[in-house]
Amino acid sequence: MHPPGADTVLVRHGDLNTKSNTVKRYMLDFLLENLEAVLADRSVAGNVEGNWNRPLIHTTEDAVEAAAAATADVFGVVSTSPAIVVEADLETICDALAETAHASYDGGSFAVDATRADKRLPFTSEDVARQGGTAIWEAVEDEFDPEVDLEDPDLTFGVEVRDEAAYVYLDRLEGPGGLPLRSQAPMVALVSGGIDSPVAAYEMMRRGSPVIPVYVALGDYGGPDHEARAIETVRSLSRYAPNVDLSVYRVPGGETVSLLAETMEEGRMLSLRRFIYRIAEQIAEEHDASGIVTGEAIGQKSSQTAQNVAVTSRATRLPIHRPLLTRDKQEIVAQAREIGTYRDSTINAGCNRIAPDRAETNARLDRLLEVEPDDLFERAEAAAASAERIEL
Ligand SMILES: Nc1ncnc2c1ncn2[C@@H]1O[C@H](COP(=O)(O)OP(=O)(O)OP(=O)(O)O)[C@@H](O)[C@H]1O
Repeated sequence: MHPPGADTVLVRHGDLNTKSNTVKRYMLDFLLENLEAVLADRSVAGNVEGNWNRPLIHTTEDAVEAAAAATADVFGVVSTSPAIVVEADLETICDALAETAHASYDGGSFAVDATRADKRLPFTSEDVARQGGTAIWEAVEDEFDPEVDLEDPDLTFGVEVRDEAAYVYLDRLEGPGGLPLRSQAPMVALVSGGIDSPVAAYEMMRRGSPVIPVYVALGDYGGPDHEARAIETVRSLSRYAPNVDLSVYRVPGGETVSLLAETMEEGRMLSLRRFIYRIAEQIAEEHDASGIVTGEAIGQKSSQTAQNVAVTSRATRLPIHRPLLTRDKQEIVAQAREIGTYRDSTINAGCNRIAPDRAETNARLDRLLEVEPDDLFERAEAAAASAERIEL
């Protein structure tokens, strides 16, 4: 919902404000470009104005809701509001609130949520809340029996007063927060198409790192559906990163996977993980990427016990980032649904067969090295070299 005539989106960012001015300038430039990119990608008309604390999207009333929704998907954005812009003057603000109430209030309780950024103004946020509340009341009392409820109102009238103008709005769409995409170095994201890895890739992008998605094809142990769901989850992620190339590296791993399944029993999942990490490292080197991202969570699977993670991590010199490390599965599933990757992740791909009946949970590197193929890493390097890149 928006006030009548709203043609502007107020964009709020969070972590950017904890930065020095130099860093904030650097990050803000990325944020503004990313706001423009998401509007263009979703064919929503709007011009971005790069204000220091509150970037604005200038659009039309017809497009204002779509512009607020699109920009609320941009990393670094805490929230957006479709708003009308009025002079930062108490009387004008009260008139705007009265007009908004006429158009939008439909009975029930209301509140005014007012903030004032410029302390030099001759009125306080309490003045705005009190006098604005009265203006709303008077605007609707002939038709309704209004009630003020500051705790849990049915309708909240938002007012943000800044030095250049005041903004009046009704809705606040929550954004992902974090930092603008591309403000951190790129990372390779290992995407298996399961529920977890797309969420992990999303989380890393949320902190500013563009990801280079890598999928290792498992041959007879994976199949076309397994591959398709990995690609589809990345496609779903691409709506959050329209100006980043998310083409997926598809690495042929089938032969090595078969070898591991035929020659190893308990530790095969760990050697497979080491094979996959080494592939990621190779691709990371080509892109000067600074780390590897996985969807692992401590204890979620036997291959992810604390001891096993310690052993598998030794396959690469790059840091392995596990944004979901301490999360419960239910939380991850809820986030996958929210960001739109869950459905693709749950296509039945029949890919569990590689797991042995009795899995290792307490690995030791020396014991694993005795039983895994000596040329595991050479195989990984060769596989990475013959990867193909799949455009979305
Ligand atoms: N075939 C693969 N290609 C790319 N990365 C993979 C592959 N298999 C596993 N990984 C990476 O290793 C992590 C742990 O592997 P695991 O076997 O638990 O994955 P999964 O359950 O198939 O998928 P997810 O962890 O995405 O739910 C994954 O989160 C992913 O980052």
